[in-house]
Amino acid sequence: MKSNYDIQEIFRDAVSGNYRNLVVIEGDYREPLLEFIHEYLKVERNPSTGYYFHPWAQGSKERLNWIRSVLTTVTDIDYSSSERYLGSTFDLSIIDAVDDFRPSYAARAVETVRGGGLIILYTNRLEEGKLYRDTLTRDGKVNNLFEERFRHKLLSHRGILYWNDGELIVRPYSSSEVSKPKRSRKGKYPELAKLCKTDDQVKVLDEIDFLLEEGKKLLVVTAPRGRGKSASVGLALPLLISQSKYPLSIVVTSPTYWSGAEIMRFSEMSLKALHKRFRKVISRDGKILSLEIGESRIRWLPPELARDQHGDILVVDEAAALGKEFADYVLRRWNKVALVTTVHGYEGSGKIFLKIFDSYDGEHDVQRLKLDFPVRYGKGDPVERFLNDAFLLNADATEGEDLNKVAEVDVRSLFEDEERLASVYGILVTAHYRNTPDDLMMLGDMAFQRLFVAENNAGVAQVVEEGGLSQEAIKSIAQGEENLGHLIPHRLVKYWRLFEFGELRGWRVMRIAVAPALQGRGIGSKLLREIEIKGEGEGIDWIGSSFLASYNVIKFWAKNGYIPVHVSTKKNESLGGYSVIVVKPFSSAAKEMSSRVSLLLKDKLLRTSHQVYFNLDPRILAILLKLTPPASNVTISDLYVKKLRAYLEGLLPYNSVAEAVHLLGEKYFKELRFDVDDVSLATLISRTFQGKSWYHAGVSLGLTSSQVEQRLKDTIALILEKYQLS
Ligand SMILES: CC(=O)SCCNC(=O)CCNC(=O)[C@H](O)C(C)(C)COP(=O)(O)OP(=O)(O)OC[C@H]1O[C@@H](n2cnc3c(N)ncnc32)[C@H](O)[C@@H]1OP(=O)(O)O
Ligand SMILES: Nc1ncnc2c1ncn2[C@@H]1O[C@H](COP(=O)(O)OP(=O)(O)OP(=O)(O)O)[C@@H](O)[C@H]1O
Repeated sequence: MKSNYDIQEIFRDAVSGNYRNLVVIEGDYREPLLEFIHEYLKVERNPSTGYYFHPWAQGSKERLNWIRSVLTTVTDIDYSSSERYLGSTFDLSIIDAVDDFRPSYAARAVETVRGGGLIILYTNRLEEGKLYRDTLTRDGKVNNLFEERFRHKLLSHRGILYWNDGELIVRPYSSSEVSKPKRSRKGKYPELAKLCKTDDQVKVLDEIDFLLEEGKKLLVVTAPRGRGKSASVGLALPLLISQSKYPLSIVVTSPTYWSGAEIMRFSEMSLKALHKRFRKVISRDGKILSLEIGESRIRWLPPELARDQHGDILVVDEAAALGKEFADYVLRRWNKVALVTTVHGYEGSGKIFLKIFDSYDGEHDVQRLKLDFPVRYGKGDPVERFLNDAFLLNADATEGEDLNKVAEVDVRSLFEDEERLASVYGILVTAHYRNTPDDLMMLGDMAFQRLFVAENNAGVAQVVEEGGLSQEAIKSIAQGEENLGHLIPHRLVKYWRLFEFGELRGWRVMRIAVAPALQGRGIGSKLLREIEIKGEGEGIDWIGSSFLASYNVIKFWAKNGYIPVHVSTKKNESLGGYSVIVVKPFSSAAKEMSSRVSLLLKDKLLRTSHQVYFNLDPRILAILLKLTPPASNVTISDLYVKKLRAYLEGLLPYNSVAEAVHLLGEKYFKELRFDVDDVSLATLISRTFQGKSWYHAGVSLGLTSSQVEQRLKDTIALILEKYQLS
């Protein structure tokens, strides 16, 4: 490998300056890959941990064997299990992107490397292999705008080593531009401060006792990725136990159990440093699930269980990933809560979440802690800078004035205007919790998408064409084949056996978002209107969307005349919700089919709310049931009416009349003769249809048990009165 640069010198400077080395190899990769590892090993003779990160693509195992010939201590991880390594720190990370470059996975692999460590991403060609991914390509058509931009960033950033077909391109960086993590504060707990890497972490130790103060307390800990949030909160939790007058039950939760593992691991370290006796329960793969200290306990539980537990303090790690509704729910149930979250990262942005908690005016007193200094590498690390720019992790919505106009925008011209791209993509980053670098790739590379932007970059919608499927394609879906590129037809053909729907042509609004400061002013609706006019003009049968159910978002689609046709039958645990599909039909065939399937959905929701949908927010169920079309009439016998009256007068308890309440509810939702507000209907749904206790019905609605029962009685009385049933 010939080069004009002294590669060892570059590596040495990074080691002394505690910043990361990123090498990207494109083209003929074997020789340079081994050579770069070799050069690095001359600088860092004994890297203790390296990992090889690869897709299950052909040949990746063989390539691993080459790497093992020069580097024996390498762990092999496939793309899909990468999540479990997010909290770890490695010396070396080698990313196989041959025929499969996925920005979100690559970002994960880069993040786990410490300052002075080496990251190598190698590929035959960045855009190779996308043709086989049906979310990105249609009929072999795909753009390469993301990769072209990525390459441009590789060339323009300092400190990145880009090997392109036999030539090394590097713009030098210097260790003098990086400041190393330092800890100068001893803080209130010097024996624990010693375990901290930065003063920011010591600050968390010093402030944690805020949670023990009298009353409802909310601690919000935020930072960009890799600032040691989880570790510092973990170190701090045992302090709460030592300072409390009573035994404490602390529950820790996080979207996946790997992301909570760091907190538990550091809590154990802290207990040891404090010389506390404790017992621990570990999982089969060695992660700590529970620490028992006398009568006190710190334990990790999955979000679904954690939120309804009885305990003193709830700690939510990666809280933004669980969404605002989860946070609202736990704040209604728990008096003492710590929300720990990433502001901008690869796993989704916490910006919108932060904005919400910056103006929090609930019952809890709030304390905010921000961690700024990275723990894995120095401040000024060129790789962090590069990734922020290449993946637009910090992009912000410009929030300019709304000019009342929506235009269809050509994606290529958007990618040629860096400032506009950042502000349009910034809308997605700030408005959606779960934006990841793959979304930027989707924006650039999906050749079959249409992009609509509200003028002045106030809102954006990505639309993809779906349907028009051949008989053969429909048959294969019916027999169980996935077809991610045609999501709405897929769901209606597979789950509702409505094969004819596959032939219709539609547009799916894949994403729609409005700059946070401008939401609720009609911009989203205007975007939809423009899309509908364009779509109808082009003769499509329907427009629809599939999204994670949230009350506000469903209301938005409802307001714009969309009807629900499908609700997933399993809650997506890591995203914390059910997905809903809504459509607006244009052609008569689409009108007939969507109304038929929507009626079936109503039936399913009514009959299975106690089993399939027992976990769905009852306000969402209420609104879905109201949006499906009216069905057959339901007769209620006079004896049932008498029973209901007796309940309202306090002569019979709820359990004695539950079947009559159920029938009355069924009558309401099937006939839909008049409107009743969502919260009133939600009391009926959560108690009578989902079978929740008064207590749990109350928690999900922010009411006390007796308020729920009173509201239910009022709802029954209102429905009886409207139907003139006496
Ligand atoms: C496929 C998908 O992408 S679905 C995901 C949708 N996107 C998101 O959740 C990102 C965050 N939210 C947003 O970007 C926007 O609020 C959107 C796109 C949902 C709606 O756009 P907006 O311009 O805010 O909506 P618009 O003003 O036209 O309509 C307001 C209605 O939407 C609903 N709504 C949903 N979210 C909001 C919100 N944050 N603020 C105000 N209204 C909201 C309300 O029902 C409201 O009607 P109401 O005022 O009568 O109660
Ligand atoms: N005080 C510390 N001593 C040793 N290692 C630490 C310390 N703090 C953090 N680390 C390590 O640094 C890495 C990042 O820490 P942590 O997971 O707490 O960061 P985070 O801010 O929660 O970031 P992420 O967004 O990656 O979850 C982890 O591998 C962790 O083990």
